[in-house]
Amino acid sequence: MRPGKGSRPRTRNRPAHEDAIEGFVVAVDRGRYTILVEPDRAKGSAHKRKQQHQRRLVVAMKARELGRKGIVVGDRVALVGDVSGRPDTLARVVRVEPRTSMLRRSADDTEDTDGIERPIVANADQLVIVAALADPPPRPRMIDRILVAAFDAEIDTLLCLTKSDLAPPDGLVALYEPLGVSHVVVHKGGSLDELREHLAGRISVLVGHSGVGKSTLVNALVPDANRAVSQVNAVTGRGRHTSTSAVALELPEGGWIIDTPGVRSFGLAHVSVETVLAAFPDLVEGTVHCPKGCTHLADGCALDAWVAAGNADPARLESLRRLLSSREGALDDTAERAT
Ligand SMILES: Nc1nc2c(ncn2[C@@H]2O[C@H](COP(=O)(O)OP(=O)(O)OP(=O)(O)O)[C@@H](O)[C@H]2O)c(=O)[nH]1
Ligand SMILES: [Zn+2]
Repeated sequence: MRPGKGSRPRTRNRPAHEDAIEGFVVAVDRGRYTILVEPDRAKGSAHKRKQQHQRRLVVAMKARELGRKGIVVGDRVALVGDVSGRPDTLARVVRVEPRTSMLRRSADDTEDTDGIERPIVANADQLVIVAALADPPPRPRMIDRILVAAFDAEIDTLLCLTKSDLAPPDGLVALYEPLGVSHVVVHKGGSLDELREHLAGRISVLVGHSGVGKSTLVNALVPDANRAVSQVNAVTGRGRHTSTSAVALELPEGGWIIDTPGVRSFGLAHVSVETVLAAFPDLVEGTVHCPKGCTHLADGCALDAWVAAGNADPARLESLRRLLSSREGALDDTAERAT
C-alpha cells in the first residue's frame, strides 16, 4: 500500500523560493543558461553573502517545475541552488519574471517544420535592423519583414544603414520615411555617436543578413565583444565556436546589444492583418467600410477611396500594403536572393 496523501512532507511544493536571487539571461545554449547576477549584499546567511559579493556569470538549468516554459536571452529570472558562479557549478532557474516584450519567429524560417513559434529574445526595447547600403545591396523586403516582426513584438525599431562610404542612403531613407522608422547612417571607422545615443541604457536586438557589417559594428560598440562571447562559451563549457544562439553583450555606456547569429529573418505566419494595421493608426478608421476579412490588398478594399478622399497620405497606404504582402510568399528572402 502506498502511504496516504499528506503522510510525507510535500517537498515538491517548495514555497515561493524566498531565497531565490535575480539574474539576467545573457546566453542560452542547449538547456544551459548563462545568467548575469548582480551583487546583492542585503540578504542571506553570512556564507551566502560572501557568494553574493561580486557580479558574476552563473550557469543554470531550468527547474523541472517550470515545465515546457521557455527561457530566452533577455529574460529576468529567479535562481536557487549554487549561485556562486564557480566552475562546474549549476544553479536552477525557478521563475521567469513577466516580460515586457517578446520577439519570436515562426519555425518556418528554420530547418524545423513543426510550425511552432519560437521565442528568440525577451524584454528587448528596440530592434536594430542592420542593412548595408551596398555590398551586399539592401533588401527592402527583408527590412519590411523585420519591421512587421517588431510591430508584432511591440518593440521600437531603428534602421542602421552601414557602409555609407560605398553608397548614399537617400533611396532607402525615402522608402522608410513614411513609416516613421528612425535611422542612423554609419561606416567602418566613422563616428558611432548617434547610434550609441539610440542604444544607451536600452536592450537592443541586432538583426541583419550576412556581410552587412554587423560584427564590425558589434566590435566597435563593445570593445570586449569577442572576449565576452568566449567567456560565455567558456562558462557553459561548450567551446568557443559552438554557440549559435543569441548572446547579450553589455555596452560600456550602459544597456545591452543582443546579436542574433543565424536569425536573418522572421517567420511571420502568426502575424495577423490587424497587428500590421495597428501600426498604421491613421489608416484604421478607413477600414470600417472594408468587406469582412479584407486583406487590404485586393479590389474592394475601402482604403483606396479613403485615401483618395484625402484622409491619409497615399505613401502610408503603400507602406501598409508593402508590409502586409511582405508576410507572404518566400520566407527568408529566397525570391530576392535569386534575382
Ligand atoms: N566599405 C566598407 N566595408 C565594410 C564596412 N563595414 C564592414 N565592412 C566590411 O564588410 C565585410 C563584412 O563585415 P562583417 O562585419 O563581417 O559583416 P557581418 O554582418 O558580421 O557578416 P557575417 O559575419 O557574415 O554575419 C567585411 O569585409 C568588413 O570589413 C563599411 O562601413 N564600409
Ligand atoms: Zn481593406
